[in-house]
Formats: sequence, C-alpha cells, structure tokens
Amino acid sequence: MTQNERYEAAVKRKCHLQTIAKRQGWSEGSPELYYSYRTLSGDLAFSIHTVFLKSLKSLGSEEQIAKWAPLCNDFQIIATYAQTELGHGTYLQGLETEATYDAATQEFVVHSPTMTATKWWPGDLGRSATHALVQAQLICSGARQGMHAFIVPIRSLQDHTPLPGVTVGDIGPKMGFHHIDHGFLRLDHVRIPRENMLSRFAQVLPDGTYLKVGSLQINYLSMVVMRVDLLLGEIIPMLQKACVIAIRYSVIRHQSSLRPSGPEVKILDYQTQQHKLLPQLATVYAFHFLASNLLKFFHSSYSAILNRDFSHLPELHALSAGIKAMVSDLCLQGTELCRRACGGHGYSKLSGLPSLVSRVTASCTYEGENTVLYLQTARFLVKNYLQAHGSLGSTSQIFLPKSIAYLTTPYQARCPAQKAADFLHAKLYTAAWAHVAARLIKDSAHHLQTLMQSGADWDEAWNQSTVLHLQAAKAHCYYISVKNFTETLDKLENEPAIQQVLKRLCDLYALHSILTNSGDFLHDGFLSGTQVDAVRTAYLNLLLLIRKDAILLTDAFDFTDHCLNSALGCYDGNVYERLFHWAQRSPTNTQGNPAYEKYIKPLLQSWRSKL
Ligand SMILES: CCCCCCCCCC(=O)SCCNC(=O)CCNC(=O)[C@H](O)C(C)(C)COP(=O)(O)OP(=O)(O)OC[C@H]1O[C@@H](n2cnc3c(N)ncnc32)[C@H](O)[C@@H]1OP(=O)(O)O
Ligand SMILES: Cc1cc2nc3c(=O)[nH]c(=O)nc-3n(C[C@H](O)[C@H](O)[C@H](O)COP(=O)(O)OP(=O)(O)OC[C@H]3O[C@@H](n4cnc5c(N)ncnc54)[C@H](O)[C@@H]3O)c2cc1C
Repeated sequence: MTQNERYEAAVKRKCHLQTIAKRQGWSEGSPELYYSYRTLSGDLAFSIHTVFLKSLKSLGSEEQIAKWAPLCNDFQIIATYAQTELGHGTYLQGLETEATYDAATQEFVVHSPTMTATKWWPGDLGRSATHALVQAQLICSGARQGMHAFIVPIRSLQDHTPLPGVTVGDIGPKMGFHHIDHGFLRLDHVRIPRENMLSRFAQVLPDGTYLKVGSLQINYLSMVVMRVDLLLGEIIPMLQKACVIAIRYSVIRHQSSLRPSGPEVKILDYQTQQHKLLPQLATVYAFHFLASNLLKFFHSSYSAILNRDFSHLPELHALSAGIKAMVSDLCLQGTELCRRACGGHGYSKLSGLPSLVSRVTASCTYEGENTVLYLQTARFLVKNYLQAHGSLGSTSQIFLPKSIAYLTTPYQARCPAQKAADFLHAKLYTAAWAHVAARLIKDSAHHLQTLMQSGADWDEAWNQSTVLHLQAAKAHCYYISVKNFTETLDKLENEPAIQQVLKRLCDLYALHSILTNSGDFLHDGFLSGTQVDAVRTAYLNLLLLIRKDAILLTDAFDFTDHCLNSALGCYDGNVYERLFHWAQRSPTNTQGNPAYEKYIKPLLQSWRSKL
C-alpha cells in the first residue's frame, strides 16, 4: 500500500474498532481494547489521541478532565500531543511557542513567533486531529513561566478545515510509521479561553496572577507516564514478534550439514545461530518482567503525585528514563539481529522483520532520545552518590531510594566464583552487576569532581564526563534488570517447572550481559580472564538447554499469524509456500509493467532491425 492507502486503512480500522467498542461497552484502558490493539499490531490511527488523554489526566484539573475526557472517549474530538518543534525536541526549556495571557479578555494568545517554533512530528496532527495539546512557554504579567500545556482547537468540527490562524499539514515521508500522519503546526495569534490551560499543578488567575505547585518539571509528567506505558504496549512486543518469527523460521530452514555427507540440519542447531537468537529471547523475557514491575511502581507512585506528593517522582523519573532507553536500544539491536539471522528472506518485507526494525527504531528517539534519557538517570545516580558518600568519600547515613540502595552497600572486590556452575547462582551474578554499576557510578562521579577541582564549573565538568555517566547509567539499568528477573523467579516457588525454564533464561540473560560487557568486569580485577572463560562455558551449556524449549517459549507470547504478518513466522511452518504465494499477490506481479510499454519495449525494439 502507498502512504495514503496505509493512512486510510489505519483510520478505517480505528473507526471500525471504535464502533465495536461502543457497541460492546469497552472503555478506554480496558483489557478488551488492549487486546484488540495487540491483535491489530497497533496499525491503527489516532494513537496520539491516547497520549493526549493520558496527558489530560496527568496535567488537567478534575473539572478539565470531566469536560474533555468524555469528548475524547466518544471521539467527538480527535486530539494530538504537540510538543516537539522544528528547532527543539529534547530541550524543553528552549521551546519557542508562546502562550501570552491577556487579562482583558481572559484568553491566552498562542503564537509561533519563528520558523523554528513550528510544531513538528506530533502523530495524527497532519491530517486528522481537531484539537492539539500544545506545549508552550507561558507568559503572564510580562514574566516567562516555562513550558505549560494548552488545549488548542485546530480544525473545524463542521468541515475539518484549519481554523483561522492555524497552518497545519503532514511532514512527509518517514523511515516507518507510514500509516500515521505526523504533522506540523503553526499558530498565528490564536486565542483560546483561560480554562484551556491544564491546571492541576499550575494556573493563571483571571487577573494574571500565576500560581504553581512543585517544580517546573512537573509539567513533564505526561512523558513519564508514556515512557512507562509504551514499554509493554509498543516496544517489547516488537522484539517478542521478531523472536517468534526468527526462531520458528530457524527450525524450518535447513542449511548445510554438521558433518560431511550427514543430513542437512535445522539452522537453529548451529551454536552460532543459538548465540544470535536465544539471548534475544532471554532479553525479551527479562524486559517483560522489568516493565511489569516498573508499571507496579508507577501505579503506586502516580496517584500520590497527582495528589501533590512528589517524594517518589525523582526515582520514578530516573527509573523510567533509563529503562525506556535500555529497553528500546536492546529491542532495536535484537530485532535487527533476528532479521539478519533469517538470511536473505529476512530482508524481504514478507518476513515481517524489516517493518518491526523500522518501527522499533523510532522508539529510540520518540518520548525522549535515548542518550538524553540515560543522562537523566545518570544525573540522579551521581547526585545521590555524592550525597551518600560526600566529597571526601566517607559514607554518610542517608536514606537512598530502593533502586539505588546498593550504592551504600559494601561490595566484594573479587568475584568468589571458582567454576562454571558457580555462575548459575542468581545472587552471584546480581552482586557482580551491582559491583560494576557501583564502580562505574563512583568513577563517573569522581571524574566530575576531579574536573571541578581543576577549575571547571559543574556544567562544564558534567559535559566533559558524560561518556562515563552514560556507561554508568547503562550498567545501573543492567543491574536493575538482572535483579528484577531474579526476584520474579523467587515469586514462582509454587510453579517449579516454569521456574526452572525461566531460571535458565534468567541465567542466560545475566551471563550474556556479563560477556558482552566483560571489559567492565575485568577492568578492576573483579573477574579474572579464567573466570570470564567459566562464564562462557556456563553460557554455552545454557544455549543447548534452552534450545529444547525455544519454540514453546516463543509460542507462549500467543501471537496469532495475522498479528505476526510474516511468511516466515506462521505457526504451521509453511514458509516456502507462503513466500511464493504472497509474492504472487504483490502489486509488482498483479498490476502489469508500465515501464515495458514506455521504455523497455522501445529499447528492445530499437535493436530489432540489426538482429
Ligand atoms: C502506536 C505507536 C505509539 C507511538 C507513540 C509515540 C509517542 C511519542 C510522543 C512524543 O515523542 S512526545 C515528545 C517527547 N519529548 C521528550 O521526551 C523530550 C525529552 N526531553 C526532556 O524530557 C527534558 O527536556 C529533559 C529532561 C531532557 C531536560 O529538561 P530540563 O532541561 O528542564 O531539565 P534538567 O535536565 O535541567 O533537569 C532539571 C531537574 O528536573 C528533573 N526532571 C527532568 N525531567 C523530569 C521528569 N520528566 N520528571 C521529573 N523530573 C524531571 C531532573 O531530574 C532534574 O532534577 P534535579 O535538579 O533534582 O537533578
Ligand atoms: C516516530 C516519531 C513520533 C513522534 N511523535 C511525537 C509526538 O507525537 N509529539 C511530539 O511532540 N513529538 C513527537 N516526536 C518527536 C520526538 O519526541 C523528538 O524527536 C525526540 O524527543 C528527540 O528530540 P530531537 O528530535 O530534538 O532530537 P535532538 O535533541 O536534536 O537530538 C539529536 C542528537 O543530539 C543529542 N543531544 C541532544 N541534547 C543533548 C544533551 N542535552 N546532551 C547530550 N546529547 C544531546 C542527542 O543524543 C542526539 O544524538 C516523535 C518523533 C518520532 C521519530
């Protein structure tokens, strides 16, 4: 399908789903809608409508939610989240769109003062949205108060034409997400009522007085919500699907033999193929449990935040930023590995894999670019490390949030493991990651302090040590994910068979992560070269054990053939027949060849007289 056809199909699906949802009484956020979304692989229009709704519930007052949420739920309006501008996406303090309060009329005048203030990227904005949640610099009584959220009507509810002062359109072709109309928006002194500024945490009184609770960054709350939400809803399923497709295909595909004149073997029986795919499977299980646990922490903190208790917000922000970055980075890496593990057929779109790769690629950028997010986590780690250890390195008695309590725990200088089997103990590899993460955080904090002692101010010293901070934040996320997987296993005491299979995956995840980052473990002699060899031995043994369960472990994700949309990954394994039949149906085979009449025929016929 062309971009236009894909957009139309996505709108059609969404409208049809909406009709069914209304008939069946499925509410927003219900399991039924979640399952429908999963079944339709998220190929639906109006996904940012949900971002709008979640932002409204995070930043809006109860009256505003009561007014706008029903309009959204019934699709009386279609809304988008318009934050990013041509000139700024990451640095929100640099956003240029202005919302200036006019006390005389009790309105905000929303305006794009420069070309770079043009909103750029919001999904559903290009051709669909009737309303936008516009993030703009609030100006009242002459003072700039930073980024705040405003609901701005942008298209007529009668005929869908842009309203006066609104210039809106589609940003053009992209690497993926062809079914979504990402858009641009320019506002020329558009007036909206005072009540359209979302005012749970900040408000402008009729006379222009500005009141707020919490820091400016509380206006970033909806990003925290979305970073958590997208993990299980959008990002992790991409790697799950890639694993299903590549692992199923790897037991259908036979290539070469293991010994001369032996039978051709399934490619999954090659150790190198297992080494490519099984760590991805283990990773996606680790991420499923990690994201589920983060969601629990989110739920327990979110209601307190809405009620203005911000005590858990810094930890929630640091965890959600780091985990979003790690999960999307490794899901992209894993999905691409799965694609390449399918050889030539993995390059065909009929495998389903290129679409998964291009879609998950976007998740490394949207909802916060990954490096930037890791650095937010690092900021939290360094700050807490310095508070706990003081500038002289002495540990002071301060209370650290649970996820970083390990920074004040004395740790072993050397790993006690003596043989491969010792590395199959959850406590041992969790402690190993705690050691490496704590050391890297300490090193990055000390590097920062050293630069400051030689005259740099905090900001310069911070920038000159960010490569170290990045590495430390990544190690912290590994530690969190490994620890979380082992704690999940502990809860499966009453399910010994499941526990055993998942324990192997957990071991594989942890040992693979140690091997791929072995330099960090060898650096200070925590592991010796001999111990790394033992890790490798334990890891290779696990590959053989997990190979036996690999298909069942992918079936467990319970994706239908329709949802996988892959000729390689169907449940019945009829890969070659399906590839052949799907290729026949390609427009290149069904719509004739216009180039023949125009170019090929004249070219061939120009030589006829000489033959
Ligand atoms: C079907 C498919 C579905 C696909 C859906 C895709 C949806 C995609 C929608 C979008 O992409 S919307 C646009 C998303 N944009 C971003 O995520 C922008 C990323 N940028 C930021 O989050 C901030 O601007 C950034 C944190 C990088 C920097 O902001 P600041 O310069 O204001 O903050 P700074 O780094 O100076 O930190 C100041 C304090 O705020 C804290 N902070 C920053 N962000 C916070 C936050 N979000 N919550 C709580 N605290 C936060 C930070 O920890 C720090 O605390 P401390 O002073 O105590 O150290
Ligand atoms: C598919 C897709 C959908 C999107 N949907 C929406 C949407 O619905 N609504 C919306 O408002 N936006 C949306 N966006 C925009 C998205 O949120 C931004 O693109 C994203 O936040 C990154 O910002 P940026 O583009 O300004 O990147 P930049 O910040 O310009 O990043 C470019 C490079 O600069 C580096 N960099 C930037 N700042 C720093 C720093 N402080 N320290 C170190 N390095 C830094 C980054 O690491 C990166 O390497 C979407 C984007 C995509 C791709």
